[in-house]
Amino acid sequence: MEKVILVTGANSGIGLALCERLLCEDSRLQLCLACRNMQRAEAARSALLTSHPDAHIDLLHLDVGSVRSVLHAAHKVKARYNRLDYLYLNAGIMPNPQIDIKAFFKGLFSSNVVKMFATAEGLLTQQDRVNKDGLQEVFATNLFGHFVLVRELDSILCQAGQTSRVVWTSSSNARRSAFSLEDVQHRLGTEPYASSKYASDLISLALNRHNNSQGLYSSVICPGLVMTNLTYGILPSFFWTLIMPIMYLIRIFTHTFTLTPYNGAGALSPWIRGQSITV
Ligand SMILES: NC(=O)C1=CN([C@@H]2O[C@H](COP(=O)(O)OP(=O)(O)OC[C@H]3O[C@@H](n4cnc5c(N)ncnc54)[C@H](OP(=O)(O)O)[C@@H]3O)[C@@H](O)[C@H]2O)C=CC1
Ligand SMILES: CC(C)CCC[C@@H](C)[C@H]1CC[C@H]2C3=C(CC[C@]12C)[C@@]1(C)CCC(=O)C[C@@H]1CC3
Repeated sequence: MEKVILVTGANSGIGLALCERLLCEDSRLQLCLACRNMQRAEAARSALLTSHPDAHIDLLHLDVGSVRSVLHAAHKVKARYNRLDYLYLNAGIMPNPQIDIKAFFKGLFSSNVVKMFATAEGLLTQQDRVNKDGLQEVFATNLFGHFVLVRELDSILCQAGQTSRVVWTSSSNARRSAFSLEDVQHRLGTEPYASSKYASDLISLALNRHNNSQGLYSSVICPGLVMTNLTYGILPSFFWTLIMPIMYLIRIFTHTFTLTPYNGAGALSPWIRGQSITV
C-alpha cells in the first residue's frame, strides 16, 4: 500500500518544498495538496510533476481559516482515501507584521542577541482581525482550522494496526508569555502569531496524550527562518537579498537561519531529516 500524505498550504514556500522533498524520497506516495487557492494549487502540482512526472498528486480545496471549508474538505478526504499516513499542518499566516526597531537595536548590543535572532522575541507584533466565523484570523488559520481537521479525520488517522503522524509547522517564535488560557484567540494582545504557535505546541502534546494509544503521533517542528512569502511580508524581498551576506554571517551563531524553503522543509520529514543542508 502506498503512503498517503496530505500537506496544508502546499502551494508555496515551505509546504511546496516539503512536497518536493517527499517526492524525492519516495516518488510512489500519494500526495494531496490542500490549498485555499486552486489556481496556485494547480501551478504547484505542475511544478512538482515537472520534476516527478509519474507522481500521484491530488488537489484538495481547503481554507483552514474557515470551519465550513475544513468540514467539507475532511469529508472529501475520508471519501477519497482509506488511510492517511502523514498529515502536515503547515498552512500559516502572519498578517501585518511590524518590527520594533528600537527593540532590535537594543537587542543587538545585549547578551540576548543570538536568542533575539533565533526567536524574534520582543521584535515582532502583528495586527489581527476577526474572520467570517467570528474568530481571530491568526488563531483560526494557524491553529483552530487544523485542530478541527485532525478531529474530523480521526477515523482514518486512528486505525487499528496502523500508525499515523500529524506534523505541525511550528515556530521558534512560539512563546509561553504570548499565550493565555483566558484569551486563547489572542484577541487582546499584539503577538497573535507567537500565541498561535505556542498553542499548536500545546495541542500537539494533548493529541499525543489522547491518541498515542490509537496509533496517532503528533510532532511540532520549526523550519527555522526561511525566505518565503511570509518573511517577504515582514521585509520586502529586495531588502532580504541586500542583507543576505549578514544573514549568512548570523547563521554561524544560530542554526535557525535555514534561509531556503528546501533547507527549512528538511526538518519536516522524518525520512529526510538525516540529509545534510545544501545551499
Ligand atoms: N518562513 C519562516 O521563516 C517560518 C515559517 N513558519 C511556518 O511555516 C508555515 C509555512 O509558511 P511559509 O512557507 O513560510 O509561508 P508561505 O506564505 O510561503 O506559505 C504559507 C502557505 O499557507 C497557505 N495558507 C495561508 N492561509 C491559508 C488558509 N486560510 N487556508 C489554506 N492555506 C492557507 C498559503 O496559501 P496562499 O498561497 O493561498 O496564501 C501558503 O501556501 C507557516 O505555518 C509558518 O508559520 C515557521 C517558522 C519560520
Ligand atoms: C540585519 C537583519 C538580519 C535584520 C533582521 C531582523 C528581523 C527582521 C529578523 C530577526 C529574527 C527573525 C525571525 C523571524 C522574522 C524576521 C526576524 C524578526 C521569524 C519570526 C519569522 C517567522 C517565524 O516563524 C520565526 C522567525 C524567527 C526569527
